Amino acid sequence: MPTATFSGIKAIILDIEGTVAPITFVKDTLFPYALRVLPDYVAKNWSSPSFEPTLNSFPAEDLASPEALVAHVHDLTARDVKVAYLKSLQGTLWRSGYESGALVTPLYDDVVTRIQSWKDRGKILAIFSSGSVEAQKMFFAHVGGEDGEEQHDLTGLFEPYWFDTVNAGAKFEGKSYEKIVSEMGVERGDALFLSDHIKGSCLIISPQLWYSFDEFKEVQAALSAGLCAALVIRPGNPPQDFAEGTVAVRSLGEVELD
Ligand SMILES: CSCCC(=O)C(=O)COP(=O)(O)O
Repeated sequence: MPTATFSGIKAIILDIEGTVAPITFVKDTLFPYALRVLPDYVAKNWSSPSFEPTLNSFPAEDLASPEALVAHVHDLTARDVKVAYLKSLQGTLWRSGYESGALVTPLYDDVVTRIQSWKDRGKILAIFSSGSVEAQKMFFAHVGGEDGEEQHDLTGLFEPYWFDTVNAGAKFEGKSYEKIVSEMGVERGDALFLSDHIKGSCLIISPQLWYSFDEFKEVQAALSAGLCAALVIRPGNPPQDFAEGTVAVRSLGEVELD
């Protein structure tokens, strides 16, 4: 795949899953970890004031009992529903795993060198993920080293620009990208969004009401807002039905900024 060259880029906004880390880490490690610790966490915190805001963000009918909530979270996770209240709970559940060393983030080999070089060149870096901001920060604070032992905290590369669907909006809506670049203080055309995701599956309108869409498009949403954008194709990512002319790369090393 040829290198993709972008001119005049001042800010790079990165998606997480399938872009900087394998989808399998999220689906086969993070999600099962959350489900493993969930029943115990819910039982211990059911009446805790600190858990109340999280609980109250779930639909009332799923809060009939701790068991009902656990069943609802299993169902959402199985369907990989990227709804904010699930993402917030997952972030809370992953904390013990990162702190104990059970969870270590496996970034693709090309990622650290490339984003560090962009930072060294004065580019502003940001994350925009469906994962909650809390989860994003833990994810980048516990990056595995090449020797498999040492861990690195990369959060400083992105401070203070962490965006999720709560503080920025839906990833398939152009206005979310407009909000992000405005907060980053750059012009739309001076920002580059990199994501594995052109196609998605569902959108929640309210906790009680679901609408499904066959397609929503992150890369195209960013382009529609006037940003530069490229699709990142990693091994194991689902095939993307991308429009002719979409810029695609197989690694961040193929993204050239001049
Ligand atoms: C550390 S965030 C965990 C990943 C996650 O929960 C997720 O849904 C990834 O979504 P993305 O928008 O980054 O593809």
